[in-house]
Amino acid sequence: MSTPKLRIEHVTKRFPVRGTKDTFTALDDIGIDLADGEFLVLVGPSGCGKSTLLDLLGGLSEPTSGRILLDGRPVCGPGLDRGIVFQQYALLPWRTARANIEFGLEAKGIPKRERRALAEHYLELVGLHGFGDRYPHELSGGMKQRVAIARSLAFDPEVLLMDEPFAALDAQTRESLQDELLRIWRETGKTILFITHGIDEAVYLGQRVAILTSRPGRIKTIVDVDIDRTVDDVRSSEAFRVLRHDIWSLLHSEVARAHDLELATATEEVQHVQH
Ligand SMILES: Nc1ncnc2c1ncn2[C@@H]1O[C@H](COP(=O)(O)OP(=O)(O)OP(=O)(O)O)[C@@H](O)[C@H]1O
Repeated sequence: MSTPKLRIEHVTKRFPVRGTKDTFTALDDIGIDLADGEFLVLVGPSGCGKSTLLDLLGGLSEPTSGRILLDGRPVCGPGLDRGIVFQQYALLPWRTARANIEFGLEAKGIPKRERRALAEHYLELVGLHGFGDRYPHELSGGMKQRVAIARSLAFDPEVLLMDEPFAALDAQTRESLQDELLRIWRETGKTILFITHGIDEAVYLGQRVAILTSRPGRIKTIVDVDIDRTVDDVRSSEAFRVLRHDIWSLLHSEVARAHDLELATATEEVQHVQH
């Protein structure tokens, strides 16, 4: 088999528990390979370690054990080879849409004329042709998120890491951006790791959906999403419905378990304070 684009290899992350010598295991032995050009979605209950994993992938923190490899090379620190799109747009408010996209290209030392051409290309790709001169406050939420996606793609990263990028948008805008993202993915052939709470979103976007357990975050299972995406209304198809239900059932048991764990921890803390 060829080298995976992104390999998460036996990754464990523990945090010290303040005031004690104990540690808290946020992620336990996570292993996932993403093939070049794959679209993988990660879903899990609140607190299962999705953001912790994203920090590790972004190189903002290091695994306690295990490693992350990009094209076979260990990730050690942040880098422009990984583009990150967050839930909040993270655009610079004093720069126009075009200048926001050009921002990272300046850091890369790309000359002005080329920067401009690249910014125009990516504005067009995300459907914002003609909006380059607008400032973030002059754009809708969906448009801002398109700019954020364009900015990440303009670096030409090896992988795109997306952390609930559409969670703050209304349902209609979210669905149209999901379609846009699939189109962009097909056009660019990028490898995408997408994190979401939404089961519909996971099934609609992912070629595979990885489900995380709660406390500690482990891979519960990875589901292949083998549905015909050429039909008119994919979300209404029988195959989509079955997959959504399967993933819902898997996730539902984890959400219930996470809730029980939270209750047990809270009770323990109260008892600890009382003694
Ligand atoms: N710096 C830290 N120190 C101690 N514990 C941490 C730290 N960062 C995260 N945790 C714990 O690790 C677990 C996973 O947190 P994380 O934020 O990654 O979850 P998440 O899946 O992104 O949650 P959500 O879906 O609610 O955003 C949580 O129990 C959290 O309290």
